[in-house]
Amino acid sequence: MFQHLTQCRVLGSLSYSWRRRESLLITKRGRQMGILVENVSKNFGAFRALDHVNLEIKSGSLVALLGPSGSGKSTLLRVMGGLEVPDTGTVWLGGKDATYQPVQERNMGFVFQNYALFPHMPLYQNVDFGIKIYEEMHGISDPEQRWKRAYSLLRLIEMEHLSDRYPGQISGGQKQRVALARALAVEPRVLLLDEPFGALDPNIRKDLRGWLRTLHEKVPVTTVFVTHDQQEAMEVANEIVIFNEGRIEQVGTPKDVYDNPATPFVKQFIGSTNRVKQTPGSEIENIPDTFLRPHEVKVLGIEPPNQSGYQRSRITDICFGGSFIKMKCQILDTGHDIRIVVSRAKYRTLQAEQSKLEYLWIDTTQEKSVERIYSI
Ligand SMILES: Nc1ncnc2c1ncn2[C@@H]1O[C@H](COP(=O)(O)OP(=O)(O)OP(=O)(O)O)[C@@H](O)[C@H]1O
Repeated sequence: MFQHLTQCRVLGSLSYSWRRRESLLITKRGRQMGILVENVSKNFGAFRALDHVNLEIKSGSLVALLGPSGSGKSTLLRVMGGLEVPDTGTVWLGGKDATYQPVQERNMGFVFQNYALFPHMPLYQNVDFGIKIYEEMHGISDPEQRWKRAYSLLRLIEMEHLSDRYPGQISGGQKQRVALARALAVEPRVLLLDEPFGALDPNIRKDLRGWLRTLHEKVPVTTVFVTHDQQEAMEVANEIVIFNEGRIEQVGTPKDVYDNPATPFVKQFIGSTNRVKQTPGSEIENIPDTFLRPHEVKVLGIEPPNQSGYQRSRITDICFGGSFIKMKCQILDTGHDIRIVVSRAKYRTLQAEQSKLEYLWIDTTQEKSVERIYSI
C-alpha cells in the first residue's frame, strides 16, 4: 500500500477527480446543501427534547449548536441526519422534504465524540473504508482511484506521512482528524459533528478549533457541529444557534450573540455576566435586575467621584489574565459581588494611584457599549 501511495505522489496529481476528474476536496467547489428545519418537535416518553424548533442552515455555512447539557442539541443534529424521526414538523434538505428519508440516502458525513476508527486497520484503510461505502452507494468500484483519493484525504488533514500507522499509534486529536477525513470520503453535502473534540484535552481542543475552520475553508461543505463549549462555538462557527430546554433562544454570529443577546438566558449563558440589582435612586431603578458583562462595568478609580451614580466597592480578588486583569469586588452598599475586567493599561493607572488596591468606585448602570473595554 505504501508503495502505492508513493506512486500517487510521483504521479503528482492530487487534483484527481474521482470519477468526474474534478475533486470536491481540492477545488473548493463543494456540492453543498442547505437545511431547513420547520416546526420540529421530538418527545422521548413524556419528555419534550425539541419543542417547535425552526432553523435555517445556509448552504456552505459552519454552524454551532450550543447549549447546556440536555437542551436538545444532539437530538436536533440526529433529526437533521435522519438518525431520529421527529414527532411533528419537517426537515428540508436542499429544498426537498427529507423528514422520513433514510440516513444512507441523505449524503451526509458524521463524526461523533468517540473516534470510531477501526483499530485493526491502518489509517489509509480507515479512510478507504469511507470511500468503499461511497462506491457501494453509487454502484462503482475503482480501487486505483480509491487509493488516490484516500491519499488526497490524508494529505488534506496533513497526515499522509502517517498513513501506515494504526489508530492506537496516533494521538486523540489525530484520530479525530482521520474521522473527519473518513466522513469527507463519501463526498457529503453536509457534515454533522457531535462534540467532535469533546473527548480531547483542552489544549488539543484549542488547536483543533483553528484546524476545523481551515478545513472548512478548503472544503466548504455545510457543517453543523454540536458543542457545549461556548469558546469553541465562538472561535469556530460563523453562526451560533443557542439552545435551552428544547427551544432555540437565538441564532446569530458570535458577535451578535455576545453583544446583542436576545434573551436573559443568552446573556447569562454567553460570556461572563453580572446580575446587578439597581439601587434606589438609580436612573433605572424600576428594572429589578440588569445584566452586565465584566468589561461593561465602568471603573472610575480610587478617588471618590464628584458626580453621583458610582458605588464604592471592596476588591476581594485580583486575577492576572494576560492582556487584561480580572477583579472580583463587593459593592459596599448592597453587599453584591461583581466581576470586573480592566485592561492592563487601566490597571497600571489604578496602581499608580494606590499601590495596594483595596477599594474602587464603579458604575454598574446599564448604559454601556462594547467599546468600553477599550476605553477603560
Ligand atoms: N433516545 C433517548 N431516549 C430518552 N431520552 C433521550 C433520548 N435521547 C435524548 N434524550 C433526552 O433528551 C434530552 C435532550 O438530549 P440531547 O442529547 O439532545 O441533549 P444535548 O443538548 O445534546 O445534551 P449533551 O450536551 O449533554 O449531549 C436529554 O434530557 C436526554 O436525556
